[in-house]
Amino acid sequence: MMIANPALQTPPRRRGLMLILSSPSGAGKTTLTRLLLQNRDVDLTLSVSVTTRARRSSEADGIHYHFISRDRFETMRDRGELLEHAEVHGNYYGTPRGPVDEVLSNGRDVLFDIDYQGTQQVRAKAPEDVVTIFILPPSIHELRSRLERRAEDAPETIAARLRASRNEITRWTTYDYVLVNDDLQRTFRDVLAILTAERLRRVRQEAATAAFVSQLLSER
Ligand SMILES: Nc1ncnc2c1ncn2[C@@H]1O[C@H](COP(=O)(O)OP(=O)(O)OP(=O)(O)O)[C@@H](O)[C@H]1O
Ligand SMILES: Nc1nc2c(ncn2[C@@H]2O[C@H](COP(=O)(O)O)[C@@H](O)[C@H]2O)c(=O)[nH]1
Repeated sequence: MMIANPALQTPPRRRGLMLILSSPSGAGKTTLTRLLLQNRDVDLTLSVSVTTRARRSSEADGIHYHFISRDRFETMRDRGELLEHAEVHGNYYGTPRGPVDEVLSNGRDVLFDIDYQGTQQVRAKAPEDVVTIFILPPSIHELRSRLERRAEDAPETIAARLRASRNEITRWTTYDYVLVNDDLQRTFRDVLAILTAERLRRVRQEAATAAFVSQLLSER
């Protein structure tokens, strides 16, 4: 007769991971993020950054970003409330530490849309728990078209972001995965495949698998 071990009835959850998407402006991070969050099976929590940049007409405070002043940003940074922070395209951006810690400590995964500077900082703090994906545009011509079609930024902002894209693109070698976002649905499927495989890595399943194996070996 098998005697149920109550400890095995609620197997430990695996470690939460941090999935980071980076790209030059306009390559498609926000669009991919939206697809990931809309999919109920994906179970990711978005890290909502703080930024000093002006809100776009399509954005809502607290959903896409927390829009804050430079003074408030500097206070958060100086108090150590940011997991990472960087100046990007002339504005400050940062990841509030508290919400990320809370999600991870519940064994759930966090999605980040941050630049290469922030990615380096997060990786240095938790190398085992970070999965990084760099999204490339199919061409610079298409990148320009996407920024223009999005029509959310002034022409001089688009021009500055395109200039910055050349430096950003050279960072691709520091990422775990690199995807060319030509066909959106295919890129989305590739991101899902990466997430699924990374969730299944032994190091992330160690506690649950150890409990399962001990149950297996206790069978007669
Ligand atoms: N594969 C794709 N094919 C065609 N258009 C796309 C594709 N992916 C995204 N887009 C479009 O390109 C524009 C820019 O995409 P998005 O806003 O997601 O870029 P982003 O990388 O988040 O940019 P930013 O860093 O400036 O926020 C949007 O209008 C989006 O609809
Ligand atoms: N290091 C960080 N980079 C961030 C963060 N939030 C966003 N970003 C990056 O900034 C640029 C511009 O974003 P946009 O919304 O103004 O177009 C883009 O590369 C984002 O990935 C953050 O918290 N930290």
